Amino acid sequence: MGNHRSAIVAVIKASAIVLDMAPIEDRVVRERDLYLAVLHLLDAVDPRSALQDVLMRLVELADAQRAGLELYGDASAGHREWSLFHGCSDADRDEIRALTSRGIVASAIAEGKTVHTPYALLDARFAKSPSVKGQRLEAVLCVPLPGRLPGVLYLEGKRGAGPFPDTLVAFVESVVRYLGMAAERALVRRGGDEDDPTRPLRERMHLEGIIGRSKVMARVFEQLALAAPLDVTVMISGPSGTGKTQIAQALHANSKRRAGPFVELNCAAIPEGLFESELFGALPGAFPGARRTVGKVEAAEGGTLFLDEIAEIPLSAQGKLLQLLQSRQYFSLASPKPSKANVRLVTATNADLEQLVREKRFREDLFYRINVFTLRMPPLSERLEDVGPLLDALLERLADEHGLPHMRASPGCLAACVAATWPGNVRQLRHRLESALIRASAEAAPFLEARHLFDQPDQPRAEAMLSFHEATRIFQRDLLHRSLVRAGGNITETAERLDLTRSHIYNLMKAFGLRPPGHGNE
Ligand SMILES: Nc1ncnc2c1ncn2[C@@H]1O[C@H](COP(=O)(O)OP(=O)(O)OP(=O)(O)O)[C@@H](O)[C@H]1O
Repeated sequence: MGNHRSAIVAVIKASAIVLDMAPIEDRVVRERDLYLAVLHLLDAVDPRSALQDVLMRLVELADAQRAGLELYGDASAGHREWSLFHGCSDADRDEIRALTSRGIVASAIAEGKTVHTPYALLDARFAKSPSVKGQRLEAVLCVPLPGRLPGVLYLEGKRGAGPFPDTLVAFVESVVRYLGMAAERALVRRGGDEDDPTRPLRERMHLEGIIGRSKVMARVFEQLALAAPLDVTVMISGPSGTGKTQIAQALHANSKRRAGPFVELNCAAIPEGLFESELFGALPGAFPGARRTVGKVEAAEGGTLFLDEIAEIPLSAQGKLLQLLQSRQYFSLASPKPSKANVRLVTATNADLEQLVREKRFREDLFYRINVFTLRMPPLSERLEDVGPLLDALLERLADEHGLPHMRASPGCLAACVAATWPGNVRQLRHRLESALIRASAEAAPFLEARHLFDQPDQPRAEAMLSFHEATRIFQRDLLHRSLVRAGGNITETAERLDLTRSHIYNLMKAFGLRPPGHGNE
């Protein structure tokens, strides 16, 4: 970690120097975000897209034309193992590859030397490159990657812009150390994502559309896998907006009843007087003007009946629901004879039903009847690792829904979202992203930034203008929290992952107010 730390210090120092190069406010934010993007590489769930993000930011910061990153199996033979580019056509890529994997440039890279030319056109080392002549290339910077596999970062200046400043070259050289490490990880992960604990469950169940790859979500899916094939009544508990409805749908989609209907009734949305006819249906004349209405129980025949917000069911209807569960029969309004029902009941609540039972607002016998198998949906604060994947996937869905451009969240935006509190959980995050995406698209912003989400007058938290130290602190807290969660709260494992001592981990946990997962971190 000593090496990491000194390299991070070097990045900060170099970034402070680079600050002298462009209009100040803009550059401070870009510098900070690039720094966070580089730190994010250390723990990125998806190193490839994290690297892509860093490349884009480097190009922007250096006001360059394009960038590339390559790892070689055998540099002298030009065997490419892995590559990533920004701002390049296919032909550009071939050119860059030819330039960096052969000749004098390749040998300099192999010796660990940076190659920087202010005018490639006049430089003998680049004489054989057709793109140098064709495109009249000027500044080219090739920085070798340290690490197990040889590789190079390539940065090409804009025509007429002149050489890259020395301060920028120094900055890029310090950033490259992390690019090398992250590129190797991306290479290792190319075949799949072994870090996703939900993957085996996703492979054997229908869980499409449910985003999340945390251990906590994997546990939810394990419970779901147990309950879904049985015909038992399931109660899904958990705070609002955590995805209880989605889990109810998944229970149905993975049950023997999947070919039957999935019928949902939100108990909070039905006026008390209409509840019974809504649930059980009515015959003509049941009440003045009544026609024959099909109740939800009948509509769900052969399938699943999902009663959302079950705590809101009126006491008068609770007895009838109990009767349905006990006898599998029910009476439609004004019907003299019972009807048979073949439905599986799934309920959801964000209320404390036991408390309601104590207060005699919910029938105890019904409580036990619906509480055969309970599935708890955790709040977002217990699965902060899911915030990144949620941002990526929700932004993509929202862009498709509204016909807006596809946009990724900046690392600063991710850090702010992880640090924010989301009492409305995924629903609130989705809504906030929706309006932020519309705003960012109107500005033609290249990334969704924290200010798009948090700088609105009605938003309680204004995170956009986080200071460098605040943003770094948020990142460190998040990194530590995620590592603790991944290690299941095991301090030794967390210390090993982060290359810190156990006592350092304890001190950081104390400083950040973190407790091991499962002990109520907030
Ligand atoms: N893991 C997830 N992946 C993708 N979308 C999610 C996820 N969790 C929740 N959502 C989205 O968030 C919104 C709220 O989810 P849902 O209605 O399932 O929550 P809920 O727990 O049933 O809320 P409530 O208690 O208020 O009824 C929906 O738009 C849903 O698609």
